[in-house]
Amino acid sequence: MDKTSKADGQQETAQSVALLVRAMDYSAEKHKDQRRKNSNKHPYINHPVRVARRLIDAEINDVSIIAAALLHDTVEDTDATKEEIKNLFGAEIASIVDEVSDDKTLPKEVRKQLQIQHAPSISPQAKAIKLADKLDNLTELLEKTPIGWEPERVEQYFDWAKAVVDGLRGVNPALEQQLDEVFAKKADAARKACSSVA
Ligand SMILES: Nc1nc2c(ncn2[C@@H]2O[C@H](COP(=O)(O)OP(=O)(O)O)[C@@H](OP(=O)(O)OP(=O)(O)O)[C@H]2O)c(=O)[nH]1
Repeated sequence: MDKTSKADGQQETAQSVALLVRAMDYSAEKHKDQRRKNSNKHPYINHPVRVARRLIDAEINDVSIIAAALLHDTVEDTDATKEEIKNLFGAEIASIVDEVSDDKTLPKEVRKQLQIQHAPSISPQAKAIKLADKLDNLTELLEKTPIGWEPERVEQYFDWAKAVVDGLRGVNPALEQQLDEVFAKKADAARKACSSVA
């Protein structure tokens, strides 16, 4: 590698690191007063960071995807706006974040139905983030039930998430395999619960 291309590579790496740290900082600030819903009440920021880590583990290293994963709940769940994300992080990242954001002004049933409907037609980048997001929520749900959720709500969430995931398939076999393992564990737990009642 000649000196110029080495220097270009180092500059590109520095820019990528800076972008990711800025995205992490922005997301942490926006989510700073939020907690996860289960009894651990872990800081909400743990979730977007884990979603980003799940993508990395699945060998998805694209900087825009990882930055959008860190930001994926800011527009949906905080006062962040699509315009602010665009100004701070650029049009590509803003567009991915927009694709993975529910419109919270819509009734919940409509939002849930739209996720199933839109899943097959969103971009591959957005599909990867949604797969990692669902993997993280379902893994957490297998381990701990959010406060106030009856078993029926957990079942409904799994059924709905499976329908969304089925529409997202085809972008990353590793994430899909992990999701299939989670669905299999859930089915196994349901079978065991049935047989202990019978
Ligand atoms: N499993 C789990 N989920 C938790 C926890 N704390 C917060 N959540 C969030 O709860 C949402 C799912 O709850 P719902 O009642 O179905 O949805 P809602 O918040 O959008 O109304 C997910 O949001 P989301 O990111 O919008 O995901 P999704 O609804 O698009 O899947 C998930 O991230 C927790 O402790 N465990």
